[in-house]
Amino acid sequence: MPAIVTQNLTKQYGKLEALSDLCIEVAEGESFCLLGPNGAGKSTTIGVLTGSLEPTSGTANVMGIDVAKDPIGVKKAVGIVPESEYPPSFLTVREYLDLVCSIRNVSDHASRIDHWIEFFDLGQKQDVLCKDLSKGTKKKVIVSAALVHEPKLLFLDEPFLDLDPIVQHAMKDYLRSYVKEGGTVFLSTHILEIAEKLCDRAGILYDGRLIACGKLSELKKSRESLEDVFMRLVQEECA
Ligand SMILES: Nc1ncnc2c1ncn2[C@@H]1O[C@H](COP(=O)(O)OP(=O)(O)OP(=O)(O)O)[C@@H](O)[C@H]1O
Repeated sequence: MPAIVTQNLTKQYGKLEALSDLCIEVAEGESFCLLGPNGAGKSTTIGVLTGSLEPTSGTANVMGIDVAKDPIGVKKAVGIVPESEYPPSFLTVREYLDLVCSIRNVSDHASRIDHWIEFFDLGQKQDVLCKDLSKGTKKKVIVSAALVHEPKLLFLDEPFLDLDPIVQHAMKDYLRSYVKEGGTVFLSTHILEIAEKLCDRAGILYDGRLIACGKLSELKKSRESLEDVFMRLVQEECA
């Protein structure tokens, strides 16, 4: 069973069609990136696939769950890093991660939390209120919260934004081994160099429509980089 299947998935905000008839499949153990210019519909896609936005029409099945019928069930089954979200201002880092562990039925809170605190070098910050963290540290906490219950599928919307190069490097290594061990990644990013290093396949959205989808090796002509592919396909659409 694929990890993600959508059929004619469409999302309108009033009269604006932000996502039109999206049909994609992402296999288990695959690393898929969704690319597109600003406003193309990437966050909307992730919002619909994670049960945060109700589709206007079409269907989306994630880990065997119909997202429109069971939006809460999807959130339990996956890890989500939304594009812009902060941890709660009134909890410390450790309290927040502990709360997430309780909600997600993690059996050994302390060791799971310790693992991510060490991974992101949050030791000095674990008892600090989230409101008093730097932007990048808040992002580390949000990513930790998405990973702490060891989900089999990750939805990552610009997860590298605000992270320093050392942390970005560690995250890339982690995601590579996560996929090697059978995890599935659905990534939206404007950092094409990271997408190129991490992903097997890419979909390119333009104005809510999927204008290309395939293995990176198939999308590239001769010696093109992913950036060249992106520029060529988007410019063809603009013409
Ligand atoms: N809540 C909303 N209400 C109305 N329009 C919205 C809403 N959210 C997004 N949109 C519109 O839907 C379109 C797609 O937005 P979306 O945020 O999905 O794009 P994106 O590809 O993630 O963009 P970016 O790369 O800038 O983050 C845009 O035209 C945006 O203005």
